[in-house]
Amino acid sequence: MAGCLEQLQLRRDSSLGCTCQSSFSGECYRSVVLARCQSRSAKRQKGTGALRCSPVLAAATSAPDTQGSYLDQPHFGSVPAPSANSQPEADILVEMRNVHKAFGEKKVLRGCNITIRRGEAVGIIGSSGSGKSTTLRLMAGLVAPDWGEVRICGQVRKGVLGDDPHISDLLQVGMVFQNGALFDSLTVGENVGFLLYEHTDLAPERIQALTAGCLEAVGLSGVEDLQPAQLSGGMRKRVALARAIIRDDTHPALNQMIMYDEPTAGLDPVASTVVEDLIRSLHTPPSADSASSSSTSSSNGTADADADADQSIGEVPQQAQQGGVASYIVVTHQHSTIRRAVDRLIFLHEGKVVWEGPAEEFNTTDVPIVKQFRTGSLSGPISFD
Ligand SMILES: Nc1ncnc2c1ncn2[C@@H]1O[C@H](COP(=O)(O)OP(=O)(O)OP(=O)(O)O)[C@@H](O)[C@H]1O
Repeated sequence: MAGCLEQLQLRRDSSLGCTCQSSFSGECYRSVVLARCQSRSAKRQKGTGALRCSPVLAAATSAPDTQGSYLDQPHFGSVPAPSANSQPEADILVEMRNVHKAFGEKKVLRGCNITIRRGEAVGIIGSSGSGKSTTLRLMAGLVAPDWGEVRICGQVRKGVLGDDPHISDLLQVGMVFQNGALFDSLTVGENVGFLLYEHTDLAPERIQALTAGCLEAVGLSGVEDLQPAQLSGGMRKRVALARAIIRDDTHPALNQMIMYDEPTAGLDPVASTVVEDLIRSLHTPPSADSASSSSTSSSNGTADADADADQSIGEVPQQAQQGGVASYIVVTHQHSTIRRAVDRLIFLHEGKVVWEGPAEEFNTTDVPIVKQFRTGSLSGPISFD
């Protein structure tokens, strides 16, 4: 049973344009192939890559325990929270309403409310184990809440990704995991094109062209035939970004959202800058002057800064811009990522949002928990066991 669930998870993850394994042994890769064969009877949603699967996770029926939260109400920064009622509902891409999630006895989320709107660049911060990655996985549909709702473009998602194909048609989610999660047994090109090879009928030549465009966008032209093991850590991150933005240009999704889990973890400061600026540039709206995008990169020093790359960062390929990366979410501990890559911050603590506000207020706010996190002080609301 566990094996089946793992295979199901892998299938789901591959439909997101990502995988949950950093590398695959031959046996593990065979299990993916086996899962693929077993799923042949499943209906495929061309263009979205979504598979119709039987629900495996049901919402708990008992009311959640709401004890033990640090703050009953979140603190907000100087501008109204984007979740304020005055803003149009139609702009909301993802919403978590009173979400609770536990793993066994471990209560990770205890009534989490988050709203992500079209066009937003949002950072999620908080101490280790506070549930940031779990929040991302809930929003992406990799796990289901025990209690509460995850809404995609106003529609309640039932179960997890693939249980509700209609939801997958509303929002295409690209996921970049902490470790890059590349298939070590595939080439870089096969990794980037994986979603399209697996879930569309596009001709290989077309997929190769789309792959080349996405690699160019992350400044890695011409590395298609390399193995992931031949890449540096920074290059692997950028290949993971390329994989997250690839899409079937014959079926552009209405909205695209990218979720990054610790995209700069383990990178040197210069490589971090490259990735942070890439995250920004991939989000550039299609209508924006492409020249300004290039000059922004240059003024940030991006083109010259990457210790890994000989090439400058390319233009965002047209296929990545169709529909556009409507919004993105970054889970991070890095101050530079907060500074460079996001506009709004959400602070998670003890399973709830305890502060949210503009990213620039991270450095100035006197809210004790944010201040402690910023300074790394041992005294404050965050305790360590
Ligand atoms: N699939 C799972 N099974 C069991 N426990 C889990 C699972 N996923 C997460 N957890 C637990 O949930 C808690 C929160 O994990 P999560 O990865 O969301 O935290 P985080 O805030 O992202 O941490 P970090 O900053 O260290 O990456 C941790 O105690 C973790 O062990």
